[in-house]
Amino acid sequence: MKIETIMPADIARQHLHQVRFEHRGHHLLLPTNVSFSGCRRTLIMGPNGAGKSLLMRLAHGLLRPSGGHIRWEGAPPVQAMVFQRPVLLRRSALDNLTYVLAVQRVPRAQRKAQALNALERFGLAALAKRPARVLSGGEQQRLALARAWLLNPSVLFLDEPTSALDPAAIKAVEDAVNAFHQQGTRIIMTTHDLHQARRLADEVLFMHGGQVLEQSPTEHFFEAPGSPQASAFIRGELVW
Ligand SMILES: Nc1ncnc2c1ncn2[C@@H]1O[C@H](COP(=O)(O)OP(=O)(O)OP(=O)(O)O)[C@@H](O)[C@H]1O
Repeated sequence: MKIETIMPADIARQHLHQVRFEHRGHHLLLPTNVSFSGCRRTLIMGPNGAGKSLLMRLAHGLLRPSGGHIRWEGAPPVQAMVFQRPVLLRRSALDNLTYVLAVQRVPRAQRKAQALNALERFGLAALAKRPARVLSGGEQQRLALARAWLLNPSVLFLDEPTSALDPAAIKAVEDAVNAFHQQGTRIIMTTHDLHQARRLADEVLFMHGGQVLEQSPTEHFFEAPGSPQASAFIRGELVW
């Protein structure tokens, strides 16, 4: 199996219908209707505590909604998620990847070559033998992306993957996100970085106070934001 040649078929549309999330009487996500379709790059923006991660975890299936339902138009596609702080095994970078391939039942004889290929693609070939947990933040993030790459996901969720990284590492992660996009993966990603959203997003989903206030094409969002909160956020005046 040569991973680079696989293009996901048309990706099932995902609908969140009246999805809400409550915890101990707190309404953390108010009833929300959102759809994700095609292989768009959707960047979820909004101030701290707006509910961005919650929405993404609900969409990915890591959290169960308190109400409403999530529906796929067609078979649910393969999904992967990359977190702000990747959880890596206490093994070498290479072994973190061969492990994923073993779980996927890739024949043993093919695992090393595929893992090395992914390390190479994400600029980590020289670090193959290094313990994953001593890699720098940016290297760990790229390893998490390489691991996701091996799953060949149709939908990739990323929760603030660049928030703790320097500019060069941010660029490396953004290049990786674009590599996924170019192979036809739907991207759903949270960020606080307005410049990053301008660079990466096809559309922006803006949240505030547990509500989705807007889901617009990127240019539209920045030129004519649909709410006073979004305008204030773009001006850097909306703190929470
Ligand atoms: N699993 C959970 N159980 C209970 N409360 C939660 C859970 N996840 C998030 N929350 C709460 O929900 C609110 C929204 O959290 P969320 O992490 O979605 O915000 P966010 O928009 O991603 O913020 P930030 O930009 O600071 O990461 C917060 O008040 C948080 O404490």
